[in-house]
Amino acid sequence: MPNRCRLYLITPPVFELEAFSRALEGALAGGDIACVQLRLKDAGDAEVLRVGAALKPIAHSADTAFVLNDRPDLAAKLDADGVHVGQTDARYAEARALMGRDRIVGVTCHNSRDLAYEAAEAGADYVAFGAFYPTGTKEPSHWAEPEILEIWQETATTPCVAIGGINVENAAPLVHAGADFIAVSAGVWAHVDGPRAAVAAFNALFDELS
Ligand SMILES: Cc1ncc(COP(=O)(O)OP(=O)(O)O)c(N)n1
Ligand SMILES: Cc1nc(C(=O)O)sc1CCOP(=O)(O)O
Ligand SMILES: [Mg+2]
Repeated sequence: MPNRCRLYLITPPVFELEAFSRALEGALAGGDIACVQLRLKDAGDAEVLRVGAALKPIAHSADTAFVLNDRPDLAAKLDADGVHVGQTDARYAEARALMGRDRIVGVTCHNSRDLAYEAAEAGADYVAFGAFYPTGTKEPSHWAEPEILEIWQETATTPCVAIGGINVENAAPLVHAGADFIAVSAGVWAHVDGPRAAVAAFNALFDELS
């Protein structure tokens, strides 16, 4: 029996801290969230550190891990629980050296099993595949099919994350295919009934399918 799928929540790329802190509290009140990733694409280092220092305790108050995107150096400074690195960010080995063995290091692997096996063998805590669906959050450079999750589950033990355009309505095939985590940004923050309802709906779906 595979593990129950869990939600991996990604912040919007731009937000106002005070209002977003309340939105994050609302999302966390909606149900289980394994991890919150701070993904600010156009902020300077000082701003990332300021926002990270404010959001980390909010995530921790719900027993949710706090992960920083792109920057293992800032993640270490923030004492974050982990960092997510893409193929054009810091290399995995550099991220691991900065974060230490006890923190989470996740790696983008697009639609490539070879990249994923390489990351897993190097010691990554999870590999991320995507994008599975069109998304307005960023312009995806690669497209993945659910089959990559099935093959990954049959051939590897490192957890896998599915990302890209996922919402409550289109997540089921990815859960069926074996995603350990469903990573979502707009599907939570732009949900018609608000973030709390979105998180509750994702959790109901995971309960139903796992
Ligand atoms: C969980 C997760 N998976 C993939 C990504 C994408 O990372 P990357 O390819 O480095 O692109 P940016 O997010 O940095 O634009 C991610 N952030 N999180
Ligand atoms: C940050 C990111 N990385 C992707 C990839 O394919 O690697 S897709 C994506 C956007 C995730 O946001 P949303 O849930 O709003 O689509
Ligand atoms: Mg990146």
